[in-house]
Amino acid sequence: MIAAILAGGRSSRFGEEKLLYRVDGKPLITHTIERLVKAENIEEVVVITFKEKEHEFKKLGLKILIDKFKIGPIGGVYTALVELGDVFIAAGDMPNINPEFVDYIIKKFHRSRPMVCVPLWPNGYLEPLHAAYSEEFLPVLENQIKKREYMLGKAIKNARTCYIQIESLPLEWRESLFNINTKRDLKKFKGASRE
Ligand SMILES: Nc1nc2c(ncn2[C@@H]2O[C@H](COP(=O)(O)OP(=O)(O)OP(=O)(O)O)[C@@H](O)[C@H]2O)c(=O)[nH]1
Repeated sequence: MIAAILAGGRSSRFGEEKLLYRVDGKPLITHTIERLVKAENIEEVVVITFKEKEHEFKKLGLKILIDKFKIGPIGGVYTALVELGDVFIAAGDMPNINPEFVDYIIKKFHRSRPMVCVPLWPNGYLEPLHAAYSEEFLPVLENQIKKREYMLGKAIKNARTCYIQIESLPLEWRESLFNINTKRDLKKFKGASRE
């Protein structure tokens, strides 16, 4: 399966493009990519961003796809499904992404053939930027985008979805879902990477 990394955000909480911010000598997104490519079920990683950011992300040496909308992650997922078919979606700001957990999600996706296979927290919160998607999900997305409803979670809840209960997974896999929003979050990442 191809993995598509979403890289079209505004990084407003971070204050500058967080995915290109250098941590331990390399851009944050490179940490995510290096871990993602270790997943056995990932054959290629592509980056989905906006035209104006294409130049910067091209330096990573990966295929770049231009987001068809500017409406948030739902537009990035739509673009990935149209261009790539079935896909694993990851946020670029998840530097602890765990290749074993990614493989687990993809295997579950292939076994049960849902539209989406997504981690779910006990409080109902989803992790849609760490999930496997089928192109069969496209009509659901189109329908919602047409109505200008841009909540990805809402589309997932209207789909044939396989939920992965996070509380029943190995504790160390939860780190995979950690993401960087602010500069303070960087301290947590650096702390983890020194262990
Ligand atoms: N392709 C694409 N990626 C997006 C879009 N919006 C967010 N992302 C990416 O999705 C991931 C999670 O984004 P967030 O941290 O929730 O949002 P953000 O806009 O980057 O940051 P804030 O402005 O602080 O909310 C990041 O890797 C973003 O680059 C979008 O419209 N298109």
